[in-house]
Amino acid sequence: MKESELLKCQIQEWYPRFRRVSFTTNIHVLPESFISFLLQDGLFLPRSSEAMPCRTTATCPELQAEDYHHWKEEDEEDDEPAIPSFPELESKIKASIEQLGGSVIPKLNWSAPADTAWISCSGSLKCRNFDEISLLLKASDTLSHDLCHAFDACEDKTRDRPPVFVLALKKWYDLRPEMEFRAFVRARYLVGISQREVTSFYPSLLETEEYYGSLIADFFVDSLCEQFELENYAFDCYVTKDGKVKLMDFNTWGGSTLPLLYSWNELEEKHSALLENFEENHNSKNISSFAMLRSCGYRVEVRIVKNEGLVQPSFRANSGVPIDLVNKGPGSAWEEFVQKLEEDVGHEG
Ligand SMILES: Nc1ncnc2c1ncn2[C@@H]1O[C@H](COP(=O)(O)OP(=O)(O)OP(=O)(O)O)[C@@H](O)[C@H]1O
Repeated sequence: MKESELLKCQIQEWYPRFRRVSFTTNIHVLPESFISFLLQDGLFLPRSSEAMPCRTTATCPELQAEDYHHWKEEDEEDDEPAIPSFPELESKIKASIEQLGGSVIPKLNWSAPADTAWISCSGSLKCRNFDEISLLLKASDTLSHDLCHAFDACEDKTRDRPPVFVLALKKWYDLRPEMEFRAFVRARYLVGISQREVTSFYPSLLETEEYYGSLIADFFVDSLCEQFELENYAFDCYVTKDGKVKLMDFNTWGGSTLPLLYSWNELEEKHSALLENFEENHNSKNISSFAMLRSCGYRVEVRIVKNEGLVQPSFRANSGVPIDLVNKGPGSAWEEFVQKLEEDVGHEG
């Protein structure tokens, strides 16, 4: 993956040209002070924050008013970190949310804070105000990757971060996860399509995968193939009830993009074998574009989870649990625990 490819996959780069075929999105450039706030250690909310329901005055009769006020005062004595405020950004975001119908899903240049849905009151990425957005952005490990490590996997790495960070607010829709797909494009040929949410089995896809594959292939030919600059990439899309395909996102070929139900090697091989096999089997020559291949009857493979037993573990399984549970490296709590256990067993023996 090259830096230029990663930069082209930023939402502020592609959205203005593909807005007709995407979900409505407003894009705001983020001030550097807000980026510093996101990068600061710790997760804290201003007292006025509307990200969580407020603590109400106790209604329990056993709890004497006196006790309650005593505890409250103690609470308020706690050291509260200095919390910056961003009134100008906040008012822009407020207006933007209203204009988008009252609910949005936030995302930075490349990623949504999908690993933090568990922290929000709704259990989803649906946000109705600036505080909810700040909470999700600040708590997200995925976004720390966007902020600090996005270029680490670039073979020609010269930078640590993009020139600007943006906050994209996408109008919220109640999407059906089985209608989301990731499509893989190699040298401008669509080589495979995968169910996007691979942690579940959706029986309805068993009958319809070919139909969806054909809708997505037509969408690729009509709206992306010649219009998007990159030769190699993946795109995420959504098929609506009336059979329209909506572009959700462009991702790099490789890097941090997950190949889902394929492996990258397999996708490379599929591309190498594509023209050769097709020309042999169909007795046709000089296929020079995916559109031509398609007009000769080529069908793109759509991979889906075919039964309950084949669902994949969630790549977010490590989010939402204490770091001590996940980190097993040297000096970790796990290592300490195992050492202690070994010592105890040694003493007993
Ligand atoms: N407009 C929307 N309304 C409701 N949910 C949405 C919307 N857009 C995206 N989502 C949900 O949020 C998820 C993540 O969205 P998106 O693809 O924009 O983020 P991402 O970080 O780029 O994901 P990935 O890294 O997997 O490509 C989607 O899979 C979808 O379920």
